Amino acid sequence: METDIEQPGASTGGAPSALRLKDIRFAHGGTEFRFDLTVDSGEWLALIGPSGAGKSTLLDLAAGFLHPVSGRALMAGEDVTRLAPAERPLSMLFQENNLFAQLDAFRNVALGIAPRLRVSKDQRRQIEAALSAVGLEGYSKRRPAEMSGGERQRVALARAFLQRRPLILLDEPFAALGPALRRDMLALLAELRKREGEPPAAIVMVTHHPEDAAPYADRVAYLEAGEIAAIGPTARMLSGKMDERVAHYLGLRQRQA
Ligand SMILES: Nc1ncnc2c1ncn2[C@@H]1O[C@H](COP(=O)(O)OP(=O)(O)OP(=O)(O)O)[C@@H](O)[C@H]1O
Repeated sequence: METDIEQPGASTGGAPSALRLKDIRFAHGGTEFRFDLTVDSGEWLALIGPSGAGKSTLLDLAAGFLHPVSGRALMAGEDVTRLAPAERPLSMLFQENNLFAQLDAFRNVALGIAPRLRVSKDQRRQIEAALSAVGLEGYSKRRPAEMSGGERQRVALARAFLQRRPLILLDEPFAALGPALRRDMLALLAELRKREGEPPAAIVMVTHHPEDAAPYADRVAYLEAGEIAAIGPTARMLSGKMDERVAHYLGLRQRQA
């Protein structure tokens, strides 16, 4: 169960949490959503659950694409409930359409730090280094249509990490990729989120592949019917021993008739 916190945005460890959704309520499509969640600074949280449970809705509420009926969102101790997505200290990656089709890889990455695409010499070096860090050296001039799905997601990752935000929201970013490539991309994500002299960027990642969460996530949250039905350490959650509904979702146990 989430602890209620007096200090806005403070996590149980004392440092401000990367994300705090405080009794957020929302409704669409005939479903009511109610989220209360704390993600610690540097934590990796995986969101799992059946289709329509509200995983993307939770991310969209955190990112500011959707606005709650009530409740508050806090990031790094600041109340961001009324801030637009671009004003929040986070980066977000979707399954696709992260890039502008008419811009080449260099410019798509540049948008992360230079929204008007006027880049200084130093920024040019940073962008080239970011492309190289995701294995795309020499891809600067390629447009999204000239790249594979995996390469496009690498460009999106390069842009996200160049922004150096303390929180990254990922909505099934590698779901369209094959298993080996998904593993490579997750390893890359784990590498890129490290920040010198600081905790790594916190990650909230929606996935339909619980096995993706196993090596990396600190905790797993299971969503059902618009709520976080269960949350806990990854190994315990994925063993199915913590919650019967999770065991059924993972196919570890049959539902009783
Ligand atoms: N823009 C919208 N307008 C109305 N209803 C919506 C809208 N977006 C989502 N919904 C509904 O809200 C519910 C939760 O959707 P959401 O996309 O958050 O689920 P999800 O857990 O991410 O599902 P999936 O795993 O299939 O992506 C669903 O019943 C969906 O039909």
